[in-house]
Amino acid sequence: MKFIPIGNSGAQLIELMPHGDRRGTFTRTWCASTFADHGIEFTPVQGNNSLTRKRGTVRGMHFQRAPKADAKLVRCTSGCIHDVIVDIREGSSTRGEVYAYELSPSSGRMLYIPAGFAHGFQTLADDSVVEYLMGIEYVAELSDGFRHDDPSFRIAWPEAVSEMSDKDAAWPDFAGRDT
Ligand SMILES: Cc1cn([C@H]2C[C@H](O)[C@@H](COP(=O)(O)OP(=O)(O)O[C@H]3O[C@H](C)C(=O)[C@H](O)[C@H]3O)O2)c(=O)[nH]c1=O
Repeated sequence: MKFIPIGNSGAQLIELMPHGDRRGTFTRTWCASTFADHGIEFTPVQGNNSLTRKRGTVRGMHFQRAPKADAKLVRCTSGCIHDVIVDIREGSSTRGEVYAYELSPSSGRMLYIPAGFAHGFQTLADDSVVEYLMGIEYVAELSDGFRHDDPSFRIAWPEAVSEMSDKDAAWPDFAGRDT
């Protein structure tokens, strides 16, 4: 794996390094010691898989409020997504910064998202699958979010939104909220 820090945000792009032979490939997608060697203290406690049927769907933006802010390692294993993270940590030098990357099996990369970021994505292909490892368990009561078009962040989405949950369409403006 090759680690590419994203500025001084603490987020990192991780390029996978498949070992190929005539049978196909073998790729390591997680390694505690290698991650620690690159400054990432992350202990997965939950794994998630999401299948999104329709191209153009947006899931997010989501985060868990303290004390259960969630770090996650995100990988697209089928189709393609435009993955977006926003630093919403109080006092962070990159608070309010938006970072976006295309993730897909062919891009060969995944994204490490530190606790204190909001995360969302738009699918760029039908039947896109996203696998995540979470550094903290899901706590519904602390699950929070903001709209994809929240005026505080002006996130640029590559396509018109084709689908989103009612919950994601209804988040209040982020500005002025206690998160
Ligand atoms: C996140 C989560 C959800 N759920 C249940 C709650 C709902 O009954 C159902 C769907 O949840 P939701 O609509 O929040 O799923 P997404 O919209 O894909 O949410 C995810 O999308 C963005 C992009 C993320 O980064 C988070 O991983 C996560 O918030 O799964 C669970 O049981 N465990 C979980 O960890």
